[in-house]
Amino acid sequence: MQSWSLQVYDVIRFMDKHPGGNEVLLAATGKDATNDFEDIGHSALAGDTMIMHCISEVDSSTVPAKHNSVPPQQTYNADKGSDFVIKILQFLVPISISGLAFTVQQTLHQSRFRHFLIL
Ligand code: HEM
Repeated sequence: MQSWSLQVYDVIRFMDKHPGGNEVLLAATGKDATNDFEDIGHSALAGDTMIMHCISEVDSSTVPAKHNSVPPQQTYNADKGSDFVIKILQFLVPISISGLAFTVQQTLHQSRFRHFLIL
């Protein structure tokens, strides 16, 4: 079987800076990502940036061509109702506080306490 040398890149610190987003990088981890990288038609700048993240080299015969691992599945969130309640509260709480402040202001405006303060 023919083998060649593959550069290994640690992209953990580059994930959030990658102009193509972190999901495509994640999808290309743990395998030979040469075709993924070249299919995009990355610029020379991308090639230069890449060098900074190179940490090692491995023999290609030891690397799977495709992902062998199954990414963790997101757990089903059965409590969708509480999201709805939180969204409603995000509107209701500020409106209630504004209403309360307005009522207090009006009450003070009409009360004798206010006249006492002015005099
Ligand atoms: C360390 C490895 C990588 C580096 C340093 C890198 C760097 C970059 C840079 C600088 C750009 C901006 C466009 C350009 O200058 O070419 C870019 C765009 C992009 N990259 Fe990467 N990249 C890496 C790996 C990958 C891989 C493995 C994939 C795909 C699986 C990928 C997919 C993309 C995509 C989809 C875009 C957006 C292209 C567009 O909007 O036209 N990149 N990358």
